[in-house]
Amino acid sequence: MSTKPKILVTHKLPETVQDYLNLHGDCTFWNQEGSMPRSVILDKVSDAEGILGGTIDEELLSCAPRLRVASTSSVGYNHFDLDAMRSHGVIGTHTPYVLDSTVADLVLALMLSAGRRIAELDAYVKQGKWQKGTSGTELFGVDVHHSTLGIIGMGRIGEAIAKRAVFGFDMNLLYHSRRPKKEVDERFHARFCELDELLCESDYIVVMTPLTPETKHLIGEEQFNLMKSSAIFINASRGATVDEQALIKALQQGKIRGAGLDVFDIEPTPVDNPLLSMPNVVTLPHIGSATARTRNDMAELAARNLVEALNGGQAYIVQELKDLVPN
Ligand SMILES: NC(=O)c1ccc[n+]([C@@H]2O[C@H](COP(=O)([O-])OP(=O)(O)OC[C@H]3O[C@@H](n4cnc5c(N)ncnc54)[C@H](O)[C@@H]3O)[C@@H](O)[C@H]2O)c1
Ligand SMILES: O=C(O)[C@H](O)CO
Repeated sequence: MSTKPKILVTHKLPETVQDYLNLHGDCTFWNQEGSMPRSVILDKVSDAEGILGGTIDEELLSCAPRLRVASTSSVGYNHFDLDAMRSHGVIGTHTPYVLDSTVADLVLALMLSAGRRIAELDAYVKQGKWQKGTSGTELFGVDVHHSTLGIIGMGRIGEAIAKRAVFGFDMNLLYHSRRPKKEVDERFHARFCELDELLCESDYIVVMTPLTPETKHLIGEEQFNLMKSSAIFINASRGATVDEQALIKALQQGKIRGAGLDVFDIEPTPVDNPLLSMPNVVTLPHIGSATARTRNDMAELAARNLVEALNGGQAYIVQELKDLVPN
């Protein structure tokens, strides 16, 4: 009988990562597209000590008496019910750092696309609307360079965005976070400010906080009312950090100029979401970290975290559950 810990993996992993997990665990993999159906997870998790997969909630935990570690292949872990994990003594791990640059690249792409109307005007050309005699003013956008960027949530990804914006595009930087960061102020000539001030003064506003009870609907009607009517709003954090109905209203009423969104309240977002028919809104299907290299790095790190945490080694344990690990 195998003495290796039983591990359940609920979505497809690269072969090399499966090989690594097979060395360290007695593994059940899911090799189809999408993720293992919930009913199968609830059945198969009954004897697992480690799980590499998505949502961890009370229902799953009560089916998993032997579970010790839950690993997610993402930096965000709002799909972990932290209270339930704590009460079941289950540690959670995640994948910080390895995706910072890839997500920051995408945020800049959203800023450029929404500001300079790339997606909208690509459609304009392809639909034959570009004709002789247009003055061109109707094609004007908002400059990225030398504009003021306000980043809400100056963490790992926030800093990677700051680097691109300040050194690549000469942007002026404001930020709001849980605390000011002297190194950010110095490196990027940035200024920490309260949320309201950031909203009033920024040309581009990027939300990059985790989704927590405090950040749920951090940006709502009151906050959109403070923004410049020329502001471009970007969300690549989680859909629920923003009140989506308030965003729709702000765009419909011209309170802001445009938006770039990688995340939505409901994902996949329904096709009748009014945001999808607004030409001044760029929408993406939650692809912040979606490059082959970065997703591979994330999968490797998620697997390593799981093995290390099961063996009492070094892993990226989520902040809120670090105290569950014996010193
Ligand atoms: N779109 C995507 O594909 C994608 C990819 C990666 C990460 N994300 C999201 O981005 C988030 C941030 O990732 P990170 O690695 O930069 O995390 P991080 O923990 O390094 O940074 C988050 C920052 O937000 C700040 N913050 C937290 N609560 C706040 C509040 N109430 N008000 C103001 N600031 C607050 C923190 O102080 C911290 O500086 C993830 O949690 C995830 O939800 C999305
Ligand atoms: O939190 C993350 O890492 C992303 O949203 C998933 O790729």
